[in-house]
Amino acid sequence: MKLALIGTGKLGCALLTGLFQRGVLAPQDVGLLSRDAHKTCQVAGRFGAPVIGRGDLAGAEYILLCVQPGAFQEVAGWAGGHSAGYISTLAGVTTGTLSRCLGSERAVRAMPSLAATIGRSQTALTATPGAEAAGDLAFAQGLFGAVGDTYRIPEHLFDTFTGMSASGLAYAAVFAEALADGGVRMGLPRPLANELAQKLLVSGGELLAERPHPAMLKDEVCSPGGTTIAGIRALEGGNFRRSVIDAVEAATRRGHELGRGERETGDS
Ligand SMILES: NC(=O)C1=CN([C@@H]2O[C@H](COP(=O)(O)OP(=O)(O)OC[C@H]3O[C@@H](n4cnc5c(N)ncnc54)[C@H](OP(=O)(O)O)[C@@H]3O)[C@@H](O)[C@H]2O)C=CC1
Ligand SMILES: O=C(O)[C@@H]1CCC=N1
Repeated sequence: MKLALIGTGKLGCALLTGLFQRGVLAPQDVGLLSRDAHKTCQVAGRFGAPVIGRGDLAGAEYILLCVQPGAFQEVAGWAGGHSAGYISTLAGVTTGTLSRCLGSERAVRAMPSLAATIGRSQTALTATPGAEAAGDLAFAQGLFGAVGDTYRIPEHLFDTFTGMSASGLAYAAVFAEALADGGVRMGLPRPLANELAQKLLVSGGELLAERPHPAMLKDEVCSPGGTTIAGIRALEGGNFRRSVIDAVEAATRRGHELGRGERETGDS
């Protein structure tokens, strides 16, 4: 077995979708292991990949962890100690913690996003020296590179990458929802408002890609004395940019907390 996937939730399934669509791995190369047997079987049926047991981990070349950070200690207790290379997608959990708790010198830390499902993830990567020497970082670059862009990031910036990029998809969704709400408030039918908001984010992203700084697009759209600058002024009044900056900071700090083993309920 090339890869054992532990955790077949939202991210695990997004990765399977992207990887199988691009043919980097075939379903028979991947074994699926999760907590709820019924749910795991459903995922196995959907992708055509086999369900495996804990005993099968000994035969895996790589073990990819996609469980919640709060489950890590328990999972490490039975998934650690194998000869496989370990790859973790867990928010906050450092390579040092991975290596220590899994009892392995081969630990890659990855931070992809749900955009893996459409081949557009931005994935941060870092690794222990042992993983790098064993070729595990190169393997991870190939794996995540097949479902988007990869970035080698120093570990001290990993939580920031998480709070901006992986979490950022949700901020974009909140913006789209709020924009559509604005359209509805001013009289647009909901389906049309939702469609406009979604397509606007796509076209906005493409236009931003053609410019070195986002402010250029903003300036081009803002006609002097026109409608857009009136809208921008209202955003400033609501501290929009400060709120977005604070969101990245809060998410980054939360990553630090999760790495220290604090609970996912928000308790500290
Ligand atoms: N969602 C996202 O956008 C991103 C998430 N991540 C990281 O990916 C990880 C998973 O997130 P996500 O997919 O959203 O979470 P989900 O809750 O959707 O999935 C978690 C999976 O882990 C399984 N699981 C939980 N506990 C255990 C256990 N003790 N033994 C075996 N399997 C277990 C769950 O099984 P069951 O359903 O049966 O409980 C489920 O299949 C997290 O660590 C997160 O930080 C990283 C980047 C992006
Ligand atoms: O919200 C979270 O903790 C995970 C990590 C990044 C995206 N989702």
